[in-house]
Amino acid sequence: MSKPRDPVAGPDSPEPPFPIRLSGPVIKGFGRGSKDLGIPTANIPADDLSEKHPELTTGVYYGVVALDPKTYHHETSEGSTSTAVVLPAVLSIGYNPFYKNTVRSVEIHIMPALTQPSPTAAGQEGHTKFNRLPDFYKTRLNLLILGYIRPEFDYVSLEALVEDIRVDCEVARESLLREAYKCYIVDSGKTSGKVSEDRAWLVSFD
Ligand SMILES: Cc1cc2nc3c(=O)[nH]c(=O)nc-3n(C[C@H](O)[C@H](O)[C@H](O)COP(=O)(O)O)c2cc1C
Ligand SMILES: Nc1ncnc2c1ncn2[C@@H]1O[C@H](COP(=O)(O)OP(=O)(O)O)[C@@H](O)[C@H]1O
Ligand SMILES: [Mg+2]
Repeated sequence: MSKPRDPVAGPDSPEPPFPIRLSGPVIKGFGRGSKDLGIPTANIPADDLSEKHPELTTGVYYGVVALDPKTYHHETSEGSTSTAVVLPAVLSIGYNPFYKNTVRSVEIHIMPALTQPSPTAAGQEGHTKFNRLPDFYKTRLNLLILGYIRPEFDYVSLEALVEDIRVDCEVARESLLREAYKCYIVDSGKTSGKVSEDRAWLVSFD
């Protein structure tokens, strides 16, 4: 039995090099996320990252995303909105050692709003149902990476990989619920200059 993982990752507020801004159109991956794992991941090109942050190690990270509302219509109780909605995310940057990819990919799993119950919480009945939205291929996605969780691993089984990603979702959620991270999702009106700037960038799609 492996030892339990820490419930949160990273310091109490983002420290350099975070937040890291990444942006790109959602592209096709290998089609394994949903089909093999039951975990959809929006893939975006990795070129931008290699250019601007060559030092960033491969691994699993958490952050916040926004989708271009011109092509992605987010339904709320008030109907669809024209402003981008900011949602929590967990992502993997690397070569997916379990699948032995030869090219580096950036794959983002978008989680439900922090105000909603977590579908990946421990002790749920049956097997975990990860968050699923209507497809949004080709939509522009803006991402702020806020913290690092762990390196990428190879696994003895698909089930072991899925279970670790489930825990990643919970670690990301708990980490983002901290005040200095939550302010990137929920605009409390009290946010400082740099946070407001990053948040404004996140929801801007020209
Ligand atoms: C939070 C998260 C953590 C991941 N960790 C690993 C990992 O440790 N090892 C690995 O081989 N793949 C990891 N993956 C990648 C999955 O294997 C990948 O999402 C899957 O291969 C789907 O790829 P596709 O988008 O090309 O279909 C992770 C994915 C996510 C979203
Ligand atoms: N919660 C979600 N997070 C990320 N992508 C999602 C989510 N729900 C649905 N999707 C859609 O599923 C696609 C990813 O599915 P996936 O099986 O990983 O395919 P691919 O290998 O083409 O990336 C995304 O591009 C997006 O359109
Ligand atoms: Mg994917």
